[in-house]
Amino acid sequence: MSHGWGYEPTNGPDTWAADFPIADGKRQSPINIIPKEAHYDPSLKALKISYDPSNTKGILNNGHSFQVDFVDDTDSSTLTGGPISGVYRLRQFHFHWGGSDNRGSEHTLNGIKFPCELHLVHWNTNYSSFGEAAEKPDGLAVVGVFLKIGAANPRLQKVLDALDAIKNKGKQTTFANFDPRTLLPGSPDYWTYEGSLTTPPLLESVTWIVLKEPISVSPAQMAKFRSLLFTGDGEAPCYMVDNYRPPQPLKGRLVRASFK
Ligand SMILES: NCCOCCOCCNC(=O)c1ccc(S(N)(=O)=O)cc1
Ligand SMILES: [Zn+2]
Repeated sequence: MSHGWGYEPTNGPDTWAADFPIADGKRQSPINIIPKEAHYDPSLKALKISYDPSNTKGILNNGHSFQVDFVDDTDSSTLTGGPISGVYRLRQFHFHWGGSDNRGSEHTLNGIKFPCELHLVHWNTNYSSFGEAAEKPDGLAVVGVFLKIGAANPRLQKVLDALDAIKNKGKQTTFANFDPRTLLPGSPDYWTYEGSLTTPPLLESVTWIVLKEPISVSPAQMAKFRSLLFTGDGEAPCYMVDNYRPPQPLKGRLVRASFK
């Protein structure tokens, strides 16, 4: 029986190309962002983010990360502006993190890894569903936010308090009335480039929007992330840590900056 993809030596990022050859494609994510090599683009618009907390559907341990899912059958939680055209609906947000504070993010800045990275996943309403959009070159837009060690983040705590109920793969629980906007930093500055999903099926359908300013997370809060399990109930437990793909070749892509 072929074991599914994961982040262990036997099924981790270096093995994914066997089942997902696009892993060696021309617009893979994440990447290392070198601010000095980014191109300031004055035509880039400000991001317009409008989320309705009542769209919050639940929180799930999917065996690779945990995600907070949103009702996406109307335009009530959307991303517009920035580098994208049209209206993209919020589908879910999730995180990637390390086994210790010196690693965990997927994008890196001048080769620096952050302990954690938040991804807010949106799909283009020019298409009929997330699944259809995920197959299109302009189908998805993911906002990436770095988390750096500092003071405890009270807005993040509400999400972390739900993790005890979803310790194992496949567990989900109710989670309501959460506004992901509260997780965003004050600065509107971002880098943007054309990339992919950072996990299988690694589809090359993502316009990445990586915010320049990190948000804070405390060491105790990082320990909460690391208390989750990759494994299901009744399996030999394996802590959910280091669920990040390392940076991929830029292959000539331009990284644009919304700021000087
Ligand atoms: N035919 C249906 C196609 O849809 C498949 C899309 O993948 C489904 C599950 N994966 C995701 O939704 C998914 C979403 C975001 C990211 S990431 N880490 O790039 O933000 C990675 C993966
Ligand atoms: Zn992600």
